[in-house]
Amino acid sequence: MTNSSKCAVCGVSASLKCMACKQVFYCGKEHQKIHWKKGHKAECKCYEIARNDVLGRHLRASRDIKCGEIILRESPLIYGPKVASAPLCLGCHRTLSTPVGGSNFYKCRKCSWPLCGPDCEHSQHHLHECQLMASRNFRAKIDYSGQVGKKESAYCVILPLRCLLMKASQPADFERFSELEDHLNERKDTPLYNVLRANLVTFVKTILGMHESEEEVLRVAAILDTNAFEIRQNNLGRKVRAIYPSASMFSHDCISNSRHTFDDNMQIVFIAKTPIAKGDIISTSYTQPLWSTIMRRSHLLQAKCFECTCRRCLDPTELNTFTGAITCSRCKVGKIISTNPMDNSAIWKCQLCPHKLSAKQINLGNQAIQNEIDSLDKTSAKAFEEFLFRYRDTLHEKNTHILQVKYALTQLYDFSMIEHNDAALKRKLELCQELLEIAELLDGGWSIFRGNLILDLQEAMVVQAKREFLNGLLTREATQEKLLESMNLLKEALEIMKLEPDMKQMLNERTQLLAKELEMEDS
Ligand SMILES: C[S@@+](CC[C@H](N)C(=O)[O-])C[C@H]1O[C@@H](n2cnc3c(N)ncnc32)[C@H](O)[C@@H]1O
Repeated sequence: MTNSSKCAVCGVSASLKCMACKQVFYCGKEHQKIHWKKGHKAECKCYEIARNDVLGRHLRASRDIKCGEIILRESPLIYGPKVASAPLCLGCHRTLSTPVGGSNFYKCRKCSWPLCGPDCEHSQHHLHECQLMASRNFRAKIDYSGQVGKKESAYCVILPLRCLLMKASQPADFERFSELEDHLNERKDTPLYNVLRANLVTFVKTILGMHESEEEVLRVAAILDTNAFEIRQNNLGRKVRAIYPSASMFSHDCISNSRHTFDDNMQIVFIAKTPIAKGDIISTSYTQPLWSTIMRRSHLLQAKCFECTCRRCLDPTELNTFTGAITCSRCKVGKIISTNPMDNSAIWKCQLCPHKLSAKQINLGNQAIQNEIDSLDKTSAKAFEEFLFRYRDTLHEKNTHILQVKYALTQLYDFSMIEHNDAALKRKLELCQELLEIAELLDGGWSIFRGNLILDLQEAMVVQAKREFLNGLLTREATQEKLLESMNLLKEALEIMKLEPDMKQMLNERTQLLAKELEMEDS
């Protein structure tokens, strides 16, 4: 189940480890030397594991780290379907969207779980679980419903089962897994864990006859919930969750200095989004940058069982973005902010006048607005623009709901829309520039959010330059200058996105196209 022992140069089974970072394997000294010269020297461990009372174990930079540097690369210890998953092959983990010939999925001949075909019956991932389920006469009942992507909660038992089976088949890996944080005490009495007690524990103990205690089974689920990374690789049709023990040590900060991606072999790769000084905590974000403090903190408490005390959460103005604030309905100018963001029941107060609201009123208002956003027609830019118009006086321009709707609009104004529509083009440029300013404050440096916005802005700039040239509004030289400016943006986006496997093709095509256009403008 683990592929951590493959030579980083030739891919054969390997047992020699880089002693500095213990992350990379080699078949021998020769390949270790080659790999060092080819770049491992620069990538080799730049962090150490530290511990404190607030974060528990976390990572600290053991030397200065440059923006864009790879901090860590790691293969999954174990992986499998998410708790509720669209039907996927338990052998190769590809999503099964439609049955291959016939009206149902191909089913494993022993345990009946859907697979992509007979070859996957022998996959190392599926073998052990299949043998156990078959020996207990268990047959999965997942049938093609005609609804592509329909989620099945039956998959919730698979990854915990794989973890439990590791105990006998890969004891050292199971030990590493067991050393991870679980927060089982906080989770135990939640509705989700009551459901797990009814289905997962019953499946493991009663149906499969395994000897683990209820506590042990639930602890495995709790370790997964606290540490698993979700992998979404649309280009490979893969949507699973996985455990990476070293990557699990990254602590959370709402203004993080690193981010991760996954390569085609499912290795996780963490890179520095900003320069990180020796001794600094290396953090990642477990939430979304455009969410307000209430949203981020409640997500972190529910999913990861801790109260965030980062500088954005502590600051009632959210670093002067006022993302969670609303415009005061009394004075119409001030912003209403929490009197104590660390206390969910604290009063909210206008910065300029005595107007106050209770936390309950704020929460109910937010929920109603979120429901309204959720009910918008996701294909209609008009519906999203009308939302912005409706809330122009209540929610200020950087409020979380407004920002989320504005980001959705940058996606709705896609190439086909801005290509022939001047107003859409102008609006897209305006929205991208505005959101890029926010990104600098809340998710700066080499973040995916900034990378995507830069790409959107760059595309719109090219369309605008070409249109203005055709309409006689720009000289050849001025057009050339604008295209060069957009080439610089594209180069920045290429740097930010160079490790994103599913972006490669699009980025290459776009660079080639723009280079050609620049040549044409030159001649
Ligand atoms: C993926 S684990 C990180 C490793 C963990 N600290 C450990 O010692 O195993 C996530 C857990 O780390 C802790 N944690 C991470 N970031 C934190 C933060 N900003 N504040 C408080 N606790 C944090 C929480 O207990 C959280 O559930």
